[in-house]
Amino acid sequence: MLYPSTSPAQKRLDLRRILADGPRNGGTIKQFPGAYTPISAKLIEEKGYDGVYISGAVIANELGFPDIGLTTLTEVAHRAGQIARMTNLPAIVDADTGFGEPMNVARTVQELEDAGLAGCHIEDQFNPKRCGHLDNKNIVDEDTAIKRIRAAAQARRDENFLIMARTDLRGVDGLDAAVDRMKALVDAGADAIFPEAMKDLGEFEAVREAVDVPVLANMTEFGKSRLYTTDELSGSGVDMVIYPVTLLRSSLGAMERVLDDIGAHGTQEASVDEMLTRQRLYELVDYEAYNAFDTGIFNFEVPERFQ
Ligand SMILES: C[C@](O)(C(=O)O)[C@H](CC(=O)O)C(=O)O
Ligand SMILES: [Mg+2]
Repeated sequence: MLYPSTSPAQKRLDLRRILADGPRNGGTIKQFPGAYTPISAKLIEEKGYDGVYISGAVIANELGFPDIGLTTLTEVAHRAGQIARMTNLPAIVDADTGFGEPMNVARTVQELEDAGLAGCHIEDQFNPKRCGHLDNKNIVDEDTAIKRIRAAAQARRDENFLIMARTDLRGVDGLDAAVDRMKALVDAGADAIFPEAMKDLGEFEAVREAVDVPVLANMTEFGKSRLYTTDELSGSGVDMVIYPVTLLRSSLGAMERVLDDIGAHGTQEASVDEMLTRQRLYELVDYEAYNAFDTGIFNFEVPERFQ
């Protein structure tokens, strides 16, 4: 009932523990689907995933904006906090470019700690940024990228808060330059690496060989690479995989279909089988527990035909 009991400090420890047990150390790859909303974080947990990813693109798109750095730290920390506190799983949030200069990056990390996140990633694009799988990105120089990561690492008050460095350099200056940057970012204090827009598994393998920290793979649909399976990724030494926009795209796809259905047939009847039932929705929000606490809140039975 209400919020799950696992504390943010415990979630950060859990994140450290599961990442230490990645393919790099002979363990299994960890899966972090992108939570679209707080309730979707509950679904992700119920389905047995390892953690929750909170996408900057989804936060922006949900507000009706493109993913070009229009969202503010306050908006992102607030939304990420709402999602993170609804699950016992560790949640990692996309902090884009860190919302400003290195001093702002430091504040970003502290706000995200206070919002209950287990970690965040900070990228080396200029603001206005764009999706990492698009062309014509602008990347900051190495010195600036290093300063962002150093500021982030120094600002955290919980040493287990995970600072992940993302580099977008692959699509601009090629793999070798990107790998060099990743090494520099690890030296600057990054706990994990997000190599953006890798073209194939061989590129992940090159990253794996170059750095000795957990490596993330971004399996976003309609991106620069094929959608690799967990077996393929773990065989290439990838420790964690995110599906950042998958639930948003799936939900919006379903919304579009039902709206077309109502428009065409004057009723949603033909789409009902695709929907989460009333019963299932109530399970997800734990209606029964609230009922047991106070029978005045909820005291009717769901008819069998709706279950
Ligand atoms: C991972 C990402 O940064 C995000 O915000 O989810 C995006 C995902 C996308 O646009 O598909 C990205 O830049 O890859
Ligand atoms: Mg993003």
